[in-house]
Amino acid sequence: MIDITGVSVRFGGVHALTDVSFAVAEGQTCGVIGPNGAGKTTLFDVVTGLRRPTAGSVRLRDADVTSASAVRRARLGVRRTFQRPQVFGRLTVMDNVLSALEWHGGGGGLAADLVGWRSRRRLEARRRERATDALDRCGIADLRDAYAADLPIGRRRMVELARAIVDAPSVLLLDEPTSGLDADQAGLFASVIRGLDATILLVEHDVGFVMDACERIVVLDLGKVIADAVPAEIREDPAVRAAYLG
Ligand SMILES: Nc1ncnc2c1ncn2[C@@H]1O[C@H](COP(=O)(O)OP(=O)(O)OP(=O)(O)O)[C@@H](O)[C@H]1O
Repeated sequence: MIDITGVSVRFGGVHALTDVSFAVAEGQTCGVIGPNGAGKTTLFDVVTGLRRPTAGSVRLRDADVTSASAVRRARLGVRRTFQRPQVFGRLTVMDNVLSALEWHGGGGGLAADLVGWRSRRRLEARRRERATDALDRCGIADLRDAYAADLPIGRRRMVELARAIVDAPSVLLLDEPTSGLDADQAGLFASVIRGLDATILLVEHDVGFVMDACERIVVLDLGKVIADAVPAEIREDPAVRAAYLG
C-alpha cells in the first residue's frame, strides 16, 4: 500500500535520509520513531509529495508517485496532519471540516452549479452529515460554531484530524499527533484512528502511544532504518535502546 524503496534525500552535505526502504501493508498502522533530526519529517514530505527524493521511489496503492505532485497524491486518498496543526483560524470548526470536502467534488464548487437546486440541497445536506459525523468521532461536535483560532492546541489538533478523516482517506500520515493533547484526548485520538479503514504512518515522540497504537514500528537514526519490527521486538532491540529509548 505504501512502498518506500531506496529513498535518499540530501540537503547539500546533510544526508537527511539514506537508502530508506520499507513497506506498509493495506490497513496497517506503522509508527516511525527516532531521535531529533533522524529524518522523520523529511520522510513524510517525500511520501506526501512535498519533497522529491534525491534517489529511490515511492509507490502508493500500486501507483509510482515518486514524481507526482502533492495534489495528485491527495486525489489518491492521501491525507496528512502536521506537527503544528494546520487549520483555518478564521473559519468555524464546521467550515474547516466542510472545506476538506469541497475541492474533492463532494457537492460544492462549480459542479454543484450545474445541477438543480434539489440535487444541490441534497448534496449539501450529505456533506454536512459527513462533516458532523467526523466532528462527532473527534469529540468536537459542541465546538462546530467556534472559530478554530480561538481553540487551544489540543482542540485544533482534533479539528485537523476531523479534516483528515472526513473524506475516508486511504493513506493517512500523522506527524506527532499527541503533542498538545492530554491523556484523555490522546486516548480518543488513538480510538479514532483505530476505527479508520486506512493505511497509517505515524511519527510520534510518545513511545507509549506508538507502542500502543501501532502494529509495527520503523526506527530511523541519522537518516537510516536501524530497526523495523513489531512493538515488543522494538522495545527489546539493543540498537534501538542505545539510539533512542535509553
Ligand atoms: N530544508 C532543509 N534544509 C537543510 N537541512 C534540512 C532541511 N530539512 C531538514 N534538514 C536536515 O535533515 C535532517 C533530518 O531532518 P528532519 O526534520 O526530517 O528530522 P526529524 O526526525 O523530523 O526531526 P524532529 O524530530 O526534530 O522533527 C536534519 O539534520 C535536518 O537538520
